[in-house]
Amino acid sequence: MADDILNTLEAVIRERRGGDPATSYTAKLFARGRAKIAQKVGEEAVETVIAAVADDREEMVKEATDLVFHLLVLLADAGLSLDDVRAEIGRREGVSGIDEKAARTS
Ligand SMILES: N=c1c2ncn([C@@H]3O[C@H](COP(=O)(O)OP(=O)(O)OP(=O)(O)O)[C@@H](O)[C@H]3O)c2ncn1[C@@H]1O[C@H](COP(=O)(O)O)[C@@H](O)[C@H]1O
Repeated sequence: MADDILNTLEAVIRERRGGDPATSYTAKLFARGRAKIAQKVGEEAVETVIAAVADDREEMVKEATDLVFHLLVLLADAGLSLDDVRAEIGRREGVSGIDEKAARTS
């Protein structure tokens, strides 16, 4: 279910590209460019962290949602998609983060 919602949101975000910034927040973000979108991702990440440290679970959900939305816009701006992230998650499946770090050469 949640995955369906993410797919739908990703499709809406793609549709907004080149849209009217006066009527669409997503179109406005695309119009402002990669650096601004990336800045918003950073801001929403910090707001999520602040909510986590304050142990405000309700606020955490809201900020995490803002973060996911802006991250999807950033991925779309770069021509990337949730499928790219899914593929990377799949590549990492079953590989312990501890083992992966130990196997790094540098
Ligand atoms: N999921 C979201 C979503 N999450 C967060 N936001 C917006 O993200 C913004 C984040 O809040 P901020 O206070 O940081 O934003 P701001 O102050 O306006 O931004 P700046 O001035 O800093 O640039 C708010 O305007 C939220 O409404 C979202 N805007 C849109 N969506 C989805 O995208 C769809 C398309 O939206 P539009 O492109 O606006 O039609 C919507 O139907 C929703 O499904």
